[in-house]
Amino acid sequence: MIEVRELTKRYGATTAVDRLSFTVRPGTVTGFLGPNGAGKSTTMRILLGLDAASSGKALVNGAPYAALRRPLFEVGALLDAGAAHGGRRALDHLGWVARGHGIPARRVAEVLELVGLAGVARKRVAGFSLGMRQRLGIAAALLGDPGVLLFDEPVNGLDPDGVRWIRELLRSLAAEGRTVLISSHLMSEMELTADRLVVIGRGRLIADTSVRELADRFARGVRVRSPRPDELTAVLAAAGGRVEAGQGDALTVTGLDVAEIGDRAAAHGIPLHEVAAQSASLEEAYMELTAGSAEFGAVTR
Ligand SMILES: Nc1ncnc2c1ncn2[C@@H]1O[C@H](COP(=O)(O)OP(=O)(O)OP(=O)(O)O)[C@@H](O)[C@H]1O
Repeated sequence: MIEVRELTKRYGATTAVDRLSFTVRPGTVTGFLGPNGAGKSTTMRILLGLDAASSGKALVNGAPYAALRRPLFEVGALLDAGAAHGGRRALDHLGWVARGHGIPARRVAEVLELVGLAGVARKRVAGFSLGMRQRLGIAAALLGDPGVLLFDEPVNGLDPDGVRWIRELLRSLAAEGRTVLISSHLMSEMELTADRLVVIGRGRLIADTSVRELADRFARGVRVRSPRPDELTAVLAAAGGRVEAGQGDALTVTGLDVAEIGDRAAAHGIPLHEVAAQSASLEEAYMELTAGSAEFGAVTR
């Protein structure tokens, strides 16, 4: 479990994180979203004890990072895929981290297998692609088999296969009951991976929601086409729906869902040629939510 409470971080005149509160629960993949400069990395660094809060709390399993007795076994992190020394072999890099924490060599082999790097375990990291470095960073995060995982932009630089792989890995880690927080500035990456979303802008909380709730919140009614639009309008209005002219010969209905519309039309023998729920894409929803909070957004007059 991750708990952020009234967290504030100032760098001189810049408030990077501003009284931010949210909770990330076990068993879910939570996307941590916000435009560039929103404060995602700062929040993650504070959670990992790499930076100090100006005020407020950032807790992993109920304690600040510094108070965790065996941090590597409680929280695993991927912050910077470039962190491994290029001259080292993958196996040696992980072996070095493992030995420092009393983790057996067997576990090193296990995590290399898990991230698909077993075949290049003896190759030097300098020759690794960005995707391979991401995998190595994830292997290091998993060494202590921690219940909490924090990945900063894990999809960065991955090819489509790598993106699919990481999605499945994150989902399976959450399905095992772990708490998984992944940051991104792209909704498109999150909507297929995350169950929940914590959206921030300029250091402040904008939304803390499930992906489903966000989609529902930005629902745009149901598009309906029928050769008998006037009768249909009367029937749907009588059932509590609001019917407006849509594009072309379509109607846009709000207040009734697809099933209710279909049932009412059937009950009156009115043929339907189309019934489709319309919603803004999550990308549009995200743009709307974060409009005005991008650090380097276009200036409009
Ligand atoms: N060490 C630092 N010193 C001064 N300002 C900083 C420092 N670290 C971050 N900031 C500022 O704090 C704000 C939040 O930055 P942060 O890196 O946390 O955002 P982010 O959401 O991770 O963005 P990105 O998606 O670009 O990585 C930015 O305005 C940034 O310039």
